[in-house]
Amino acid sequence: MTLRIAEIFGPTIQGEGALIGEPTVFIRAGGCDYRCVWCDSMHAVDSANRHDWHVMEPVEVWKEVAQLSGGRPLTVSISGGNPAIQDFGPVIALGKADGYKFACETQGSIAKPWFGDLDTLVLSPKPPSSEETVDWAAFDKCLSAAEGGPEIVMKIVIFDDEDYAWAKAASEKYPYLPLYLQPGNSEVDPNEPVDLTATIDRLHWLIEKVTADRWFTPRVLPQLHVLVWGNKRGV
Ligand SMILES: C[S@@+](CC[C@H](N)C(=O)[O-])C[C@H]1O[C@@H](n2cnc3c(N)ncnc32)[C@H](O)[C@@H]1O
Ligand SMILES: Nc1nc2[nH]cc(C(=O)O)c2c(=O)[nH]1
Ligand code: SF4
Ligand SMILES: [Mg+2]
Repeated sequence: MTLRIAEIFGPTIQGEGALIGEPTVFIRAGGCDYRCVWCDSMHAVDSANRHDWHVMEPVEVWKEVAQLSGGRPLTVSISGGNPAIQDFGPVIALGKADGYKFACETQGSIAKPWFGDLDTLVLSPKPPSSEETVDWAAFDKCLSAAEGGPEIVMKIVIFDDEDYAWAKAASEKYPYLPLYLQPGNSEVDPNEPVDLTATIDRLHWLIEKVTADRWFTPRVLPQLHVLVWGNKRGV
């Protein structure tokens, strides 16, 4: 079975969430069942870009990862788009045989059996500002598919007060999932420089909210890659 791949890049560092700072090669799948208004990866979402995606066999994907990493095992993060549209089981099997670890970033709208083969599953349900609506039954199916396998964490992007209240409710629904909050980036044009002061201000705002509330459950993190490289692609 071939895979639709928007890009494979790295090694870089994981810029977000539980594995922040970890040396990582990214596999970005093409295609998504969501259209978050603020998506920072539309080149991998909008099917208008599908002519730039690569149709690859799992072995070809694996060859590229192995080449980028010099054959030295590290963590591979499968993101997108929504990688759960496709079957990454064969790629994970090839990589695990070589001693690599796997993480996956998905919104939790589609469950796949290969979630059970991951080391880390990052579920990132979308708050109201995305203009998408979470199907919690589908999200629960993702949790079941991963049961007994990877560490499962939840990462929620926060743009405003409504998102913040929504994240709190989501955390109460899944108190056993480690929670990571990241401020939303409203400047996602890869050709425009990022306003670092504004980026830090949004982080500052979120930290103030959480601490003023005495809400000690989540970890609040910036997008480290945005601080270092702005919205540049392939880092
Ligand atoms: C591009 S998505 C791809 C994986 C999957 N579709 C998902 O949304 O989880 C990877 C991560 O980037 C986050 N993200 C996307 N656009 C963002 C933005 N403008 N600001 C902050 N985080 C963003 C998503 O919420 C998700 O956690
Ligand atoms: N360095 C880096 N870290 C990331 N964490 C999540 C990313 C993504 O777009 O899924 C991402 C990305 O594109 N680059
Ligand atoms: S679910 Fe992820 S990839 Fe899809 S549109 Fe939303 S942020 Fe972008
Ligand atoms: Mg990103």
